[in-house]
Amino acid sequence: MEFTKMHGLGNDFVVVYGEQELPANAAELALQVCNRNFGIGADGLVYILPSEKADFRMRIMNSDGTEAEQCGNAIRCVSKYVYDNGYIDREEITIETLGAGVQKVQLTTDNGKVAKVRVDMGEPILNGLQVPTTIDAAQVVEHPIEANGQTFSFTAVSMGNPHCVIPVADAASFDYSVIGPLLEKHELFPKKINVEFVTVYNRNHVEMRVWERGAGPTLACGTGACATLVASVLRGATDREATISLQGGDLYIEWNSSDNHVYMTGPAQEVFRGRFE
Ligand SMILES: N[C@@H](CCC[C@H](N)C(=O)O)C(=O)O
Repeated sequence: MEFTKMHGLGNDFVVVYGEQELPANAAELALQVCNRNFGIGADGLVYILPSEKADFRMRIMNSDGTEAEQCGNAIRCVSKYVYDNGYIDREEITIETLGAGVQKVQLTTDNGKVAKVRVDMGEPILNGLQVPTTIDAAQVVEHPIEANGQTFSFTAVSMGNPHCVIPVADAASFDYSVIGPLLEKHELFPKKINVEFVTVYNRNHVEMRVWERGAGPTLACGTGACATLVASVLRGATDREATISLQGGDLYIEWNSSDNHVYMTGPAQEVFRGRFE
């Protein structure tokens, strides 16, 4: 298998191009290639496939072999891959995702290579049952949740994949190694959940750390950053545009009041290429 190793702010992926469909053994392959000791090492395995509705289609497997509906950092990597390798020569492209429909991408190039990617991540889903949570409400904002003897308050947002955003006193130093996996598998979340721990610095700047469903701690999460901005707006804590600072760097997120879409802007990087046998 020919692959390209890429990352978006340190959220890293093994990217595969050229297949017609997701292979039947994709789950097993993801477990093998994502393993940081016995494989290539990555947070996810990403396939760039042909699409009938868009320029390309993306499928992503988490490092535990489960499939995710969407991935913000991977969609930026896919965009850079197809442009830099000459598979498309437009700076506006479309990518079909499993859980968030067709997304529009705007590329900014420098010397013929993609330097920055802005993605229309679509409308956030706020209905409790649709996120999904077990809570039947139009929105789940600042809802109590207990784990490991502690009570937190979470806001639920789906960006095609489910997120639970939790304010903490200091996200940058917060130890989520125990609480993260407990919340990921909490009974309130029937499809498990990605968990973001956030601290609002001011109305346009939020610090975020993430425990990802199916991948554990990662250096960044694009959909998590989008969910964080939406949750922070719903709580009245930020404006509709903010820089979300992650362990691996910053993403700029906007929740547009006219079309209700969330826009994510950030970088993507190729690291190396190889063959996995
Ligand atoms: N890191 C991603 C999200 C990847 C999928 C996630 N672990 C899930 O299972 O939903 C991002 O950048 O959005």
